[in-house]
Parts: sequence; structure tokens; C-alpha cells
Amino acid sequence: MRDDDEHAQFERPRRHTKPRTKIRPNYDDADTARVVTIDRGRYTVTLDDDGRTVTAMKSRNLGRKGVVVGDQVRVVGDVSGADGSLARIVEVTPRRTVLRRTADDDDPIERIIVANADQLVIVAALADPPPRAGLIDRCLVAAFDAGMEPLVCLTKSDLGSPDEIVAMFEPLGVRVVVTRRDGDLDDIREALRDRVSVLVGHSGVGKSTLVNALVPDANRSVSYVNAVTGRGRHTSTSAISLELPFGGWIIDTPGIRSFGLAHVEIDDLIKAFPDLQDVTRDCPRGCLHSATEPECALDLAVADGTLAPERVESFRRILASMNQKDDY
Ligand SMILES: Nc1nc2c(ncn2[C@@H]2O[C@H](COP(=O)(O)OP(=O)(O)OP(=O)(O)O)[C@@H](O)[C@H]2O)c(=O)[nH]1
Ligand SMILES: [Zn+2]
Repeated sequence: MRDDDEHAQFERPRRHTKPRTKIRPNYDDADTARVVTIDRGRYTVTLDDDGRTVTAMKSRNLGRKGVVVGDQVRVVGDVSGADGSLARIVEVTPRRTVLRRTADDDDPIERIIVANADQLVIVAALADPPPRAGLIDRCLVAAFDAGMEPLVCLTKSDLGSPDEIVAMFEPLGVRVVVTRRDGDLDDIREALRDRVSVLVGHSGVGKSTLVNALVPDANRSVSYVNAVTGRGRHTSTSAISLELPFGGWIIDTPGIRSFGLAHVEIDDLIKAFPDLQDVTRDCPRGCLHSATEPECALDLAVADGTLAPERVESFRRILASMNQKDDY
């Protein structure tokens, strides 16, 4: 024992009476950051302060708690962002919204894939491949359930007219924007500005074309190229968050085939339509609000002119889509 230690012990005698308490580390000086992508246990985060990109791992104190793309986190340790440096994520801020991917044969659990997004952008081509309304419907259910605002983005407008699809979603109050390669991006930019938007859509609809037009640097971002091509990946591909040059973030979700809707209840969905929810308070107990329900109040409301028939029909269409298996 060194002299100074002895001295210290003399100055501060041990208090044997003090009960043992679990020491809680104090992370007051931790930096806040956002998770932009995940690769084999390594989390790429950007610091809120200066936008610096830092690689981090989960701290042991988080236990089995998951960290997903879009999470707001607190990081400590080496936050220099230098090559080979590794910080630690010590805390995950409560999530405002969560989006789940579906359970499938590879993984039987509906896992959260993205946190804290406020908008779900459903990208569908007007042709090549042709739009599938049922798939858009299921994405809408996922958005409403997650507490996210949906936006339908119809691409390849040089190949087809958007009128039919627009007519299907207008009665639900869902916004639709129309784009094409090399076209004017003003509408979609306006819809994305200053928000956190998740992009979904199946292969070939022109999602990469759109991302590259919106974020000219996307192709130069190594993590984006990795995530989108899946190169160098062992397991499934992570979502990736990209900052928009005009404000806001888009989160691309390569490799997500469909959303988990197994947990969605009719009551969760109808909350997104307050006018319909109001009316259904008069439904008989256990009413499923489908067209075959004998005394659904939605039918009475259409009959007396309180609700537009198109709105009720469209709502019933997305309600029915909940129970259909329709992968990307
Ligand atoms: N005619 C037409 N073709 C387009 C348009 N946008 C994209 N394409 C073409 O559609 C094909 C698919 O586009 P991508 O951007 O790679 O589509 P993606 O959705 O990212 O598809 P994956 O990479 O498979 O996920 C490419 O050949 C594009 O050149 C468009 O507005 N009009
Ligand atoms: Zn009903």
C-alpha cells in the first residue's frame, strides 16, 4: 500500500454502516445522437451537436434492450469519430413511434425496425411494375398503427396515369405525390422537408432513383451503398437514415418485405379516422365494421348522409387488407 493511500484512508475512514447500494453511473455529460444504421453489432450514430459520425457499441447496462435505426441515444467514451474509435451507447430515449417488420420463416418475431419516424412514404410505380393497391393498403395500416402519417409516392409517371390510384386514396385523406425520373421534385421535397420519413416499396419501383435524386451524396455514403446492395453483410440488411440537404431525414429500408400487422387491432386502426371512430361508438358490441356486419353504424351514417360512401368503402378496404398475406 502506498503512503498516499494510507493517508487517504486516514482522512476518510470507511463507513461500515452504510448499506450497499447499486452505483448508478452518471451520464449527464453524455452526447445525444441519432442511430443512422446498424451493422453486426456496430451502430453508426451522428451527434446532434455537430453532425459528427461516430461508431458505437451497446453498453452492457442496456442489457437486452434493443437499439434501432432512428433511436435517439446518449453516447459516452471515444466520440471522436476517428478511424477505429468506438463509443458506447448508454441510454435510449423513449420512442415516439415504432415501425415493425413482419414475422416470417427466418424470424418469427415482429421486430421493431425503425423508431421515431413521423411519416411513412409508400413508394409505388405507376407501371413496370404495376401498382398493387392491396400492398399500399397494408402499408397504410402499418403507418396508422405506428402513429405515422402516410404519404403515397407514385413513381414513373412517364409510364402511366396516377388518376385511378389517387381516387382510391383520396377518400381516406391520404396525401399522394407523383414523381418521375428527371422530373420536378418540388412536391416530394415539400412533403419531406424537416420531417423524418421512412421509405418503403418493393424492388424496381424506383426507390433508389428517388433517393439519389433527393440526396445527391447518397451513393458516396459507404454505409448507404452497403445497406442498399447488401454487400459484405452476413445477415439481414439494416435500415439506413440519410440527412436531406433541404432539411429532414429519409430512412431507406432495403430488404424489408412487409410489415408486421399481426398485433394491429381494429380499434388501433380506426383511431386514425376520428369521424369514423365517432360513428362506430353506436355499433353493436363486437362489431367488426365490415360490409357484412348487419347493424354497423357506418352503414347508417352513410344512409343518413353523415359519412361519404367512398370514405367508408375505402376504410373497409384497408380494414380487410389487414388480414391478407401480401408480401412485397
Ligand atoms: N420509365 C421510368 N423508369 C424509371 C423511373 N425511375 C426509375 N426507373 C427505372 O426503374 C428501374 C428500377 O429503378 P430503381 O431506382 O433501381 O428501383 P428500386 O426501387 O431502387 O429497386 P431495387 O434497387 O431493386 O430496390 C431502373 O431501371 C430505373 O432506371 C421513371 O421515373 N420512369
Ligand atoms: Zn361497426
